[in-house]
Amino acid sequence: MTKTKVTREEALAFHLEPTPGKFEINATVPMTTQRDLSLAYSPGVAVPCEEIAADPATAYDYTNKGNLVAVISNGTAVLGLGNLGALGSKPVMEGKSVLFKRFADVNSIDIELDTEDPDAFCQAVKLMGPTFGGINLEDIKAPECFIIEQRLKEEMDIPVFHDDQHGTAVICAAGLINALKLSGKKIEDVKIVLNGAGAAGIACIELLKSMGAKHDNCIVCDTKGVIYQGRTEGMNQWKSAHAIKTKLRTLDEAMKGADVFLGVSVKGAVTPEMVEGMAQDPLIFAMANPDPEITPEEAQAVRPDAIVGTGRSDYANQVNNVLAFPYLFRGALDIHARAINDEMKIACAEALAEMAREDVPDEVAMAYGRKLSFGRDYIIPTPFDPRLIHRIPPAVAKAGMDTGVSRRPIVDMEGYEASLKSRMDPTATMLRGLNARARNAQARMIFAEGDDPRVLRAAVTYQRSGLGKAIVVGRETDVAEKLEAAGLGDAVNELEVVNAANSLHFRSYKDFLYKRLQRKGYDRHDVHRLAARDRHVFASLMLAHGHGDGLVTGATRKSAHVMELINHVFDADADAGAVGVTAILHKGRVVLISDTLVHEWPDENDLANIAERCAVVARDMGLEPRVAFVSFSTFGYPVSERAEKMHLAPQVLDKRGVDFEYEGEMTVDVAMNPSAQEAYPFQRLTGPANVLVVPARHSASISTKLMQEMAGATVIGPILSGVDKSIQICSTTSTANDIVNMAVLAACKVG
Ligand SMILES: NC(=O)C1=CN([C@@H]2O[C@H](COP(=O)(O)OP(=O)(O)OC[C@H]3O[C@@H](n4cnc5c(N)ncnc54)[C@H](OP(=O)(O)O)[C@@H]3O)[C@@H](O)[C@H]2O)C=CC1
Ligand SMILES: CC(=O)C(=O)O
Ligand SMILES: [Mg+2]
Repeated sequence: MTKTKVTREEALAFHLEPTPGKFEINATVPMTTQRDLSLAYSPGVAVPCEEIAADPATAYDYTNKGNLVAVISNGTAVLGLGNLGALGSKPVMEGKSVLFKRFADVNSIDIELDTEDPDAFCQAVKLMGPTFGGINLEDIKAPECFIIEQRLKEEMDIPVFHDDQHGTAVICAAGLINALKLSGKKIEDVKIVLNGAGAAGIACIELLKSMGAKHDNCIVCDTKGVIYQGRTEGMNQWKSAHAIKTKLRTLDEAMKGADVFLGVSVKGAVTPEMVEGMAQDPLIFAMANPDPEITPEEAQAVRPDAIVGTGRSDYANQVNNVLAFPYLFRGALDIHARAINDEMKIACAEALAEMAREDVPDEVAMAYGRKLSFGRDYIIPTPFDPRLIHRIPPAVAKAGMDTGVSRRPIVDMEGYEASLKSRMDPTATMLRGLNARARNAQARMIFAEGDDPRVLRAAVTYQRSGLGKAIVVGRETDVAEKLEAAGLGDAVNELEVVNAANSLHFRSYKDFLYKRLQRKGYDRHDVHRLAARDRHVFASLMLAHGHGDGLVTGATRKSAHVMELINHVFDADADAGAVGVTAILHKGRVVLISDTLVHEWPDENDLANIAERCAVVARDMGLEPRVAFVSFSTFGYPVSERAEKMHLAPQVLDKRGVDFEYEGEMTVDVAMNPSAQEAYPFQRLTGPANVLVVPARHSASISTKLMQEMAGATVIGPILSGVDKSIQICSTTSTANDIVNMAVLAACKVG
C-alpha cells in the first residue's frame, strides 16, 4: 500500500474547518412550537424525571443514557506522544467520539480531566456515572491506568473499559489468530517479544496468555530492557507478573529467534538488525502511534517473509483499537451491560478474525483502492468494512448474555442484526425486505456475463447467501480461472456454468430465434452466430425457455447495446411498454425516477404509461406511489412548449382512472417538499412525491447521476419493468454488490 502523507497544515486545517473541532450535538426531537417546548422542557419533562426516580432502569427508555459513552482522559499518554496534559489530549478524545458515532452509531462526548491523581480522577468519573451508558478511558499512562480502571469497575454499574489496554489487546489478538493461520504456527509454541509494558502492552500479553500463549515463551521489555525475574529498576506489580527467568537483557537479544514482535512503545524502538534475526515468517505488529517502532518498508526490506501491521491507516494491516471499541460498546450498550468482560473481548477478537478470512465487499475495495483478500497484506478487516457493524456487536452481545452481565438480554438475535444494518443506513430496511422476498422465491438466476469477475463474485454471493441458484453463462475453464483469481476457487464446483457448447437446448434456442428474426434479415447462419457468440442473446434464450427464472446482465456493455440484443429474444422496447425505473436511496428516503432506460423522448401518452409502470415498481418495493410529473415549470408557469407534455400527462391519467396519486407538472422542490406544496392548495398529492416521471432520458440520467456523485446517494437500477420475463440490466460501473442487488430485484420480479 502506498503511504499517503498528511502534512501539518492539512491536519490543522482539518481541525479548524468548517468549525473548530470535530463534532457538534444535534437534537432528535422537534423544537419548533410552544407545544414542543412544553413537552421537552417544563412542564412535560417532569413526568420522565419522576418515572426514573421511581425506577432507575427507565433512564434507558426516557433519556439518551443507553446510547451515550464518555471518552475520558487526563492526557498522560496521548498516543505515543507522552504526557501532553488534559487539554492537549482533546483532539484525540474528540476523534474517538467521532469514531464511536461513525462506526457504531454510539453517541459519545469527550471529557478531559485535569488531574494526574488517580483518586481525584476516579472521584470525578464516578460522579458522572448516571449520565452515561458506558465509560471509555483513553490515553492514561501506566501504571495509574490499571488502578483507575480497576477501582471504577468495582464502583460503577456500567461498562468501564480502558481502550488502550483492552481495545488494543482485542485487535492484536484478532491479527495474531490470522497471522498464525497463515504461517502455520500455534499460539502455544510461538516465542513472543513485547516492547512496551504500559497500558497497551500489559493488556495485550495478558489476553494472549489467556488464549494459550505460554508464560515462558513471552519476553516483555520496557525502557530498561528485558523484564526478568529479580529486576528491581523501573518495576511495578503489573510488570512483575510477566517477569521470566532469563539471561537475556536487551530487546536486541530478546528478538533473536522470536516468532512475534508486538510494539506498543515508541517510534523507532526497533532496528532492521533486530528484525533480521527473527524466526521464519515473523509477525511484526509495530503499533506505536502515530509512528511505528519500525516501518513496514524497513522491516520487509530485511525480512520479505514478515507479516507486518501498524497502528496507522495508511499501511496494510492496520492493527488499531478503532476496530474494537465502537463495536464492543455497541454490543454492550444494547444488552444494557454492567461490564465488558474477557469473554466479550475474546468473542470480539474471534469475530474480527473470522471476518477477515471471508470474501470482501467491493465497497471496501473501493474505499481502499485495491482488492483485498485474506493473506499477508490483509489479516484483519479494514475500518470501513460495512459488515463490522452487524457482525461484531451481536458476537459481543451474545458473549455478554452468556456470561450474565446483561440487564436486558436480546431475545431476537436475527432482528438485532437486521436493526444494526439499518441503523447505519435507514434505506437498508427496504433492501432487507427485498432480500427476504428473494430468499423465499429461490429463483434460478442467470448471470449472463460469466467472463467478468464482478459478475462471478455476485453469482457466488447470490448462491452462498441462500438467495437462490446461480447459473453462469461462460466457458468452464475461464470461469474457473477467474474464480481462482478472485480468491473463490472453492466456488468452482458450486456454480452451474452454461454455454452454447454444453447446452442441451441449443438447437431449440436457435429455432426460436430464427422464427423471431427470419423476417428481419437474419438467415440461419446469422442466428447461429448470434446465439452461440453473444452471451446476452444466449442468456435471454435460456430465460425465454424457462431454463432460469431471472436474468442479470449489462455489467460489461452499455445498456443501450444490451437492450438491443435482448430485444432479439424479447419484446422489451418502448413500443412493447418496457420502462426503466431507477431507485435513489438517500438520507432515509427512497425516490423512483423514470424512464431511465427505454424511452428517449416520451410524449404525454408514453409518460402516462411510464407513471403506471412506476406505480407497479413502487408497490413491488413496498412504497405507496405518489407520482409527480416533473419539469422546470409548475402548473403552467413559466409557459414553455417543452413543458407542455408534462402538463398533459396527468390529464391522460385522469381519463384512464388509475388507482394511485399523481400530479403535475411541477418542479422537483414542489414535488418533494410539502411546504412548497402549500403554495398550491389545489394540488392532489397527500405528501412528498416518491416517484418522479421526468421529461426525457437525458434528464433522467442527469438527475440520477448528479444524486450519486454529489450527494453520495445509493442508486439501484435502472430496473427494467413491463417485460413479461424478469430481466435486470446493471451498469458497466456496477460493483459485485450492485449486481447482487439487481439479481435480488430480478428474483423478486420487481416491475
Ligand atoms: N495501535 C493501537 O491501537 C494502539 C497503540 N498504542 C500505542 O502504544 C504506545 C504505548 O501506549 P500506552 O501503553 O497507552 O502508554 P504507556 O505510557 O502506558 O506505556 C508505555 C510503555 O512503553 C514503554 N516504552 C517507552 N519507550 C520505550 C522504548 N524506547 N523502548 C521500550 N519501551 C518503551 C514504557 O516503558 P517504561 O515502563 O519503562 O516507562 C511503557 O512501559 C503508544 O505509542 C500508543 O500510541 C496504544 C494503544 C492502542
Ligand atoms: C490508537 C490509540 O488508542 C493510541 O495510539 O493510543
Ligand atoms: Mg489511545
